[in-house]
Amino acid sequence: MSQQNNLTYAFIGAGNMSGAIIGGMVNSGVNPQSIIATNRTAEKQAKLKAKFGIVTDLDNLSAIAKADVVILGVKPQMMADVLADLVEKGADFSDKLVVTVAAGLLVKRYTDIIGNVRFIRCMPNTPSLVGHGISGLYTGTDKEAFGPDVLAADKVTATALFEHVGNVVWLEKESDIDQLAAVSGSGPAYFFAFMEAMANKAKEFGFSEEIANLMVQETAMGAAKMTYDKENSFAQLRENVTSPGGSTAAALNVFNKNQLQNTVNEALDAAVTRAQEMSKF
Ligand SMILES: NC(=O)C1=CN([C@@H]2O[C@H](COP(=O)(O)OP(=O)(O)OC[C@H]3O[C@@H](n4cnc5c(N)ncnc54)[C@H](OP(=O)(O)O)[C@@H]3O)[C@@H](O)[C@H]2O)C=CC1
Ligand SMILES: O=C(O)[C@@H]1CCC=N1
Repeated sequence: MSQQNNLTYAFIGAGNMSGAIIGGMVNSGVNPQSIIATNRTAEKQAKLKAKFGIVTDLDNLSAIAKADVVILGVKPQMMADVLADLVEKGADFSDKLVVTVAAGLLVKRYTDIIGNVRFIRCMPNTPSLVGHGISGLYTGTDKEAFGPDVLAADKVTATALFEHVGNVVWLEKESDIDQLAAVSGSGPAYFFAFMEAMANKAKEFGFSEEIANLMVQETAMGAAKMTYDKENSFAQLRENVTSPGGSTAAALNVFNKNQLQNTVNEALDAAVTRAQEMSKF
């Protein structure tokens, strides 16, 4: 049994993102008894306990005390208060690896409050729940203070943790996290918005909600699966559907006329800008 299998994980804040990671971990075989989740209110925790058989605790301090890896999953604007409260109550992070999944906040923001601890910033996404997560990881551990061996061991731990729920991308610069967040962190929401819009139009055509949703779901799933065939680029796959002068071309012309690429560029730039603003919370 590898050392990773003996670790205890404490999730502070059991909302959408922590829930997706926890679900993905349990689905991929991590022992649910090694996962502790805390939350401000009891209901979400109770649901996670019922669904995945994990351990729950309403007290952040006692959950942290039991953990080897602490995952901070509260909203960025709440983070400083939550951490300050923990420090005031005597939380000891000195023998823990601390991982945050919050958008925006820089490593220094955390270490100014909890001290110079072993620290990793992660930008996950909710497809972690179904094993298709992308997690961007950046080590914020002070290399001078902790040394290369500790750093390397923590990288192994974090890689193993997030590979339970999908793919891991290690990032060189802290600012890369904001860009990865704009693509894969927020990305599921873009696809859901597009699916919502397609389903709405299908219903307007007169299809029942059930059929409209099914058409959109299967089309999205099938198209996504086809992209794994390395022989065809995204562009080639698009062209394979698009007969010259046909109906798909007519639809794509509308997207192009409305500047799809520019719209995507602007949207992702806006996400990066917002993450940079959030670093000040
Ligand atoms: N959602 C996503 O797709 C992604 C989110 N993230 C990051 O994940 C973090 C969480 O986001 P998300 O899961 O969407 O937000 P949620 O609001 O769903 O989850 C945050 C949770 O933290 C709980 N909480 C608040 N204060 C405390 C406290 N003092 N102690 C314990 N728990 C507390 C909240 O409880 P209650 O509801 O009872 O107040 C809530 O359940 C954010 O920092 C975000 O930037 C990163 C990538 C993707
Ligand atoms: O919207 C947010 O701020 C977070 C970051 C990526 C996804 N959700």
